[in-house]
Formats: sequence, structure tokens, C-alpha cells
Amino acid sequence: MQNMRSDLKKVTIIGSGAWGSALTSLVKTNQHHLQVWSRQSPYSLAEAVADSDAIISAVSMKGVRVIAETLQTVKLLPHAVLVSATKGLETITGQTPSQIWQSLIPDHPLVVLSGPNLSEEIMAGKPAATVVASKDENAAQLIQHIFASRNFRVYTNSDPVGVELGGTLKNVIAIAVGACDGLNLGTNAKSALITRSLIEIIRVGVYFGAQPETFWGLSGLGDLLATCNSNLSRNYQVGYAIAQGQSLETAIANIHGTAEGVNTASVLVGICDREKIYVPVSRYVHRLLKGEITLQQAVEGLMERDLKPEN
Ligand SMILES: NC(=O)c1ccc[n+]([C@@H]2O[C@H](COP(=O)([O-])OP(=O)(O)OC[C@H]3O[C@@H](n4cnc5c(N)ncnc54)[C@H](O)[C@@H]3O)[C@@H](O)[C@H]2O)c1
Ligand SMILES: O=P(O)(O)OC[C@H](O)CO
Repeated sequence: MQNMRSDLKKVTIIGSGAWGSALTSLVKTNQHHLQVWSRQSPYSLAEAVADSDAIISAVSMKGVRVIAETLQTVKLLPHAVLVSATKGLETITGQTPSQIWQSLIPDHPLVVLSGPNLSEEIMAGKPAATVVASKDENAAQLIQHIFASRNFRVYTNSDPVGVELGGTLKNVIAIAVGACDGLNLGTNAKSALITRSLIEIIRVGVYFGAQPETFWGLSGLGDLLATCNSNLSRNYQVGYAIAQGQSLETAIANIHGTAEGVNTASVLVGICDREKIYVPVSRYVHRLLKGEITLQQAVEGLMERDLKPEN
């Protein structure tokens, strides 16, 4: 890329799990000054972010608020850009990661990074694309240039909540699709499940104030396809394992890393109950995970709903 060498930045990545490690490898490719912080680091978070132009959070949902609260008390460079790469919803508040970041640290530009990005493929150097979304165009462009490389194509977008929700809500659907594949229900069923799920993702997105068209892009349909078509996805693995007869607890214990869709399903259904948003696939996933119904009952329940127009 012709514009990569002109302006090296100091970048801090928070979190060294699967996603933090993949983002670290991408930043290293472009030779920015990189600092990685995790709870195991021998230095403080304050030290790790001192003088950083860009601070990228790749922790799982349960760590977002505590990290943002810590950073709230730390002196950052005035122009420092915050980047949220987490895909989840907070249990108590129902907030997205970017809503938490924005409310706690409102004086810094915030960028959401999300797309069809299975970390193992990125670590293997395979080509991928992602989206960096912000209300601040300059901030989005800065992050675009920090990450873009020959193997990683980065698009900007001005709908951060839409980009974030695409990545978050597809995790619930990937559990359903993993179960569909685990039961060997076939390609017709899988295609119907993915397509109808996109409609329900858009319904939720509109409630959060997202632009519907965002969900047709990389961070919406793109990520839905990646996650529902790959057994590298931890969420897909959870659904598949349940269809093979494993309990939720065993399925979670057997996967490497975090399947955010399990918690997201519960938070999402709480929001949709309150706001009367129709999310049948996510609701059946939630009931299945809670042990209220069997997988067979979930399939029957989805198929036997009242007939209706497609739109
Ligand atoms: N792995 C992927 O392919 C991928 C791709 C895109 C987005 N994501 C998203 O990125 C997030 C992280 O996923 P992951 O795959 O790296 O999970 P992971 O389980 O591998 O790692 C989670 C990281 O969060 C850290 N963490 C959790 N709670 C913390 C706290 N209280 N304080 C500090 N750190 C804390 C853990 O120490 C760990 O480093 C998730 O929201 C996931 O949906 C993952
Ligand atoms: O492994 P999963 O299911 O968390 O999915 C990883 C990424 O979100 C895919 O884009």
C-alpha cells in the first residue's frame, strides 16, 4: 500500500486473546510502534496507553466497562482515538461496547472495527476485509491506514452502531446455524435461517438507530456469512455441539475462547421483550440455551409459526 509508511503511529492494543492477537499481527505488519496490554502485563494500563495515538480494545464484553472505567482515570493524548473491536451487549444495561466507551470517555473520537474476521484466518495471513466506522471521518481514516495492508482491506463507514450490531447480533444466529448444520438439516434450511435472521438483525438495528443498509455490507451480511459458514467460529461451534448432544456447559468448556452469542442472546431477548421487537430465531436460540426447549422443539417452533408475507 503506497500510503502506509508516511506516518507511523503509536498504537496500543488492549487484550491478548484470539482477536487481540490477530489485530496485533496486523498492526505489526505495518510497523507502527506497538504496545500490547493484558491483565498479565508487567506494566500498568496507564503506562501502556501513554503517548498512544490509537487505543484498540479487543477484550471480551465482560471486560469492556472495567477497561473503559480505568482509562477514564488515565491521561490520554488529547487527539487519541479509541477503537472498539468487541462484539457483544452488556448484561445489565443492554448497551453496546461503543455506547459504553462513548458514555465514559466522550471527549475522544470513537471508531468501531467489525467485519467478517475469523482470527485464525487472519493469523494465517489469509486475505480479509473489515469496516472501521465512526461519526468522526478523520478518526476512521486514521484507523483505516493503521490496519490496511496487502492482506487486509479496510473500508470506512459512518454508521458505528450499525457496524457494531452486525457483528454482535450475528453471533446469536451463528449458534442457530451451527445447530442446523449439526442436525444435518440441509442447505435449504440453512439458507432460509441465515436470510430470515438478517431481517431480524435489521429490526433490532433500526431500534438502536442504525441505518438498515449497513447490514447489507461487510459488517452485516458479510460477517453473518463468515460466522455461519465456518467451524472456526466459536458461536457456530456451540450450536453444532448442542446438536451433537452436548450440554451448553460442556460446549462452552470445549471451545477455545469466548462465544459472545450465548450472553448476547439473553440480553437481546430482554431488550426485544421490552421493546416488542420480533426476533423469532434469536428467541428460540435463547430458549434452547436456557434449557426451556429441545432443539427439535426449536426447529418445529420456527417452522410452525403463523404464515405471513415475506416483507
Ligand atoms: N476471535 C475472533 O475471531 C474475533 C473476531 C472479531 C471480533 N471478536 C470479538 O472480540 C472479543 C474478544 O474475543 P476473543 O476471541 O479475543 O476472546 P478471547 O476469549 O480469546 O479473549 C478475550 C480477552 O479479553 C480479556 N478480558 C476479559 N475480561 C477482561 C477484563 N475484565 N479486563 C481485561 N481483560 C479482559 C481476556 O483476558 C482476553 O485477553 C469478543 O467480543 C469477540 O466477539 C473476536
Ligand atoms: O468465533 P466467533 O463466533 O466469535 O466469530 C469470530 C468473528 O466475530 C467472525 O467475524
